[in-house]
Amino acid sequence: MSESKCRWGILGAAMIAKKNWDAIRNSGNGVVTAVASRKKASAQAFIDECQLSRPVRELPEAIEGYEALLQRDDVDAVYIPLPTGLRKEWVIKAAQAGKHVMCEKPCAVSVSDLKEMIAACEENNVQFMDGVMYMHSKRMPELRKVIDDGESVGKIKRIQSHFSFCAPEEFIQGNIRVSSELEPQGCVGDLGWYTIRMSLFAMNYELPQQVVGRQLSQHGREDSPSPVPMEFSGELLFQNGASAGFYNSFLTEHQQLVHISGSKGNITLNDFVLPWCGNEMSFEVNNAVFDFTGCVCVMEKHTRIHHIGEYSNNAPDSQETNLFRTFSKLALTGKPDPFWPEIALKTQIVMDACLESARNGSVPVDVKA
Ligand SMILES: NC(=O)C1=CN([C@@H]2O[C@H](COP(=O)(O)OP(=O)(O)OC[C@H]3O[C@@H](n4cnc5c(N)ncnc54)[C@H](OP(=O)(O)O)[C@@H]3O)[C@@H](O)[C@H]2O)C=CC1
Ligand SMILES: O=C1CO[C@H](CO)[C@@H](O)[C@@H]1O
Repeated sequence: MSESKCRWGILGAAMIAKKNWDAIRNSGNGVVTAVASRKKASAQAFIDECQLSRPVRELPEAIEGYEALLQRDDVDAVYIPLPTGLRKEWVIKAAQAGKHVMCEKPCAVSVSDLKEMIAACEENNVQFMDGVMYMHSKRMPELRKVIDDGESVGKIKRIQSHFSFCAPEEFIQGNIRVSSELEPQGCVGDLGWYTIRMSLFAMNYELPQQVVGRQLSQHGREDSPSPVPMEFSGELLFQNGASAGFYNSFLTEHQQLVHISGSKGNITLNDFVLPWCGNEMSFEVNNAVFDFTGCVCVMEKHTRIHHIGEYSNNAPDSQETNLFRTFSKLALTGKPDPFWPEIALKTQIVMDACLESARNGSVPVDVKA
């Protein structure tokens, strides 16, 4: 391994890999050395496009075929933004080739597949991490502190999260997210991964005891043998009586809301996945006071906004850059951190259980670790 920089290979000239080209460039401890596509010309076109807008000093090599990239000595870690339906094979092959693995979300088609993928990483002593950018924002430790302070929320009773966008017709007809072969979990995999992760984060990664999922809408198309979820809601029920509801949709205009409420107050974030543009992140805490004395009724809001200085995107301190910087640091030390595969697996376990419930008429499903 190069002494100071993690050398990245990108598997697939995916749309999201363009943003992450910039994240690696901004990270300071990573460099892209190779980009592989099914066709070499696509890899070259990807490199040319990225280089035009976010130039790097050393140009990566365009490679034909993912396998060829895995055989290279100048790649320490791979970023795998291939469609979920294809990812297992390449995560396992990458681990077996001794490459650290940054795996896009949703990680796998099933819990059993993800267990195999993580096992391959463990056996080969390489890091596994999913691509959830917000986990690497400075807002998260601040949120943790406030959730745990005992006063802002008190005992958590309810978490509600929504993540959706209204997809145009061309997306529904052509995007990988509406193909049962490529992204079989549809909006649940694409958006629910985030809402479920946020609920688990709020609950300190305790798994719910039981879940219920409801498919509200689905869509099939010619190249997609089965329909995929287009609109979905789920309920997670925790042992201590807390509950978490989530809603995901490709049919409802953009929203990304989390509301965490408890015995003393509540917290709201309305941009928890993709922060609003700017140099500051925030969240709101409300500890309302209701005072009813005689004929006088006073409802006081008592709002505090927590501000965190961090640029929203494409900057050295933005969350996606932190994701790659943290990963590169782990790869460079050669000591994988088991926290990351563990929370990916928990997210997958909850997601799969919600989908199982929905497939069976929304029966409650017990969650097994
Ligand atoms: N963490 C995050 O913030 C984000 C994560 N994602 C996740 O990343 C993944 C990729 O999303 P996105 O960038 O929009 O996807 P794209 O459709 O833009 O890219 C997918 C890539 O996969 C490769 N591929 C290999 N086989 C196929 C196939 N049969 N059909 C289509 N593509 C194939 C292609 O690369 P090539 O032709 O070069 O081989 C293609 O460019 C998704 O799972 C998504 O959930 C997406 C956006 C943000
Ligand atoms: O992960 C992602 C980030 O959010 C997008 C929605 O706004 C998703 O479609 C994408 O896959």
